[in-house]
Amino acid sequence: MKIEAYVRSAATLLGQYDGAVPFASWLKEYFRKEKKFGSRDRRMVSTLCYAYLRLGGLFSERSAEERIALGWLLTEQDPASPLWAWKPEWALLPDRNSTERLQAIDPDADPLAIFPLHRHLSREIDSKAFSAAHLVQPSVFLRLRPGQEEPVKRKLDAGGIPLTVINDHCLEVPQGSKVDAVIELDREAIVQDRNSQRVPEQLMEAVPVGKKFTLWDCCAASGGKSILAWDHWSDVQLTASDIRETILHNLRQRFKRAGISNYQSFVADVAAAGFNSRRYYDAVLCDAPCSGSGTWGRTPEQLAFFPESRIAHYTDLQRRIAANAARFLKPGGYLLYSTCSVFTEENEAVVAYLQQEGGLTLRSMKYYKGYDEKADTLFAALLVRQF
Ligand SMILES: C[S@@+](CC[C@H](N)C(=O)[O-])C[C@H]1O[C@@H](n2cnc3c(N)ncnc32)[C@H](O)[C@@H]1O
Repeated sequence: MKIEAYVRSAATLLGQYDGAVPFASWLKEYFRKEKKFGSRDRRMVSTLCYAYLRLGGLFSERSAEERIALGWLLTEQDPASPLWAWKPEWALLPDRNSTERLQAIDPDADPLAIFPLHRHLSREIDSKAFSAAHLVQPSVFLRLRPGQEEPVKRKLDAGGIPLTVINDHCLEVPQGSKVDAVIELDREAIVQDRNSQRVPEQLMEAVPVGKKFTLWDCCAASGGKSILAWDHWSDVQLTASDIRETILHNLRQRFKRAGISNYQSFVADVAAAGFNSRRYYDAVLCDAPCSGSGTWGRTPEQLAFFPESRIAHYTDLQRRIAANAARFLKPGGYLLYSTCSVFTEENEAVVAYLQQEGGLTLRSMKYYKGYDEKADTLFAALLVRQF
């Protein structure tokens, strides 16, 4: 197919997408049904669709085909891409970064347009840099489990997977790397964003390694943060819960692969009015359901499709879950409240609520900023129950 035909196919396909399901699964299903696309066609059309989606609200007055071409220009990292031959007028641009390219093609364009909900951003976030970062695909990060640091690096090297060492426990590998072909995921390393690996830091500073303590991960999902806690505090007595049985099933399988057997787990709606955990804990990790707005670089369709009205839904849910969970802290116990959101309403405002209504005192709070690091931007706050 010619480039023009790829652009037309991408425009047709994007015109049918309504944001109801994640774009990645929608696209997979589309290609499954539309047999005419070979593997090279699928790759090209997918690249063009993502280039378009990364624009968010930028150039919204232009046609879909123009936006696809502009999106491709702003996101293309490969100097050998067919883009440069297709659009010779852009031939001077491959050496420049996305923001410089935007400036070169349209000096009046405002990168804030990429992130239409920027009015909700916390004041801690550099809104222009954060918005512009959506033009760059985030990386994949691995957390190396204790004792596996050197073996994993050796295996990745032997498997020809290029890696960047971020720190003793964290590696960056290119998107699409087949790491599971050379290492045992969950046993040797966990796929986990580099900032996600940092979210428990404030609790790690408060609770020394070697201290026996009880920790309840009340929104555990498949247990990414629980495994991290287990690796850091060898004496932790871990309890994990989630509202979804299916995801707890994944957690149990993952814990098995990770070699974790001594823990408790249960299904619970922690937001429910009559919720009772029947136990009190030294620490609670509340990694609450949220808009995910700090991770939309990985799901850029959300830039255009996430409904603004949904922020209030999450704020309400977060308040109820965190306040309910905090009721089961022992006096002096810690609540680590975290989200993958960059919105004030889901972060600072929930923390203020927990201080006013939840009998908690704020010890520290922080954004873990990923927009200059091809990583997610996340939030965590450490609160203490006084009595
Ligand atoms: C952000 S995810 C947690 C991610 C996990 N901590 C990790 O590191 O992989 C939030 C989880 O909260 C769960 N959840 C949503 N509403 C809940 C509720 N009312 N009670 C308990 N869990 C809930 C969701 O099912 C989801 O798995």
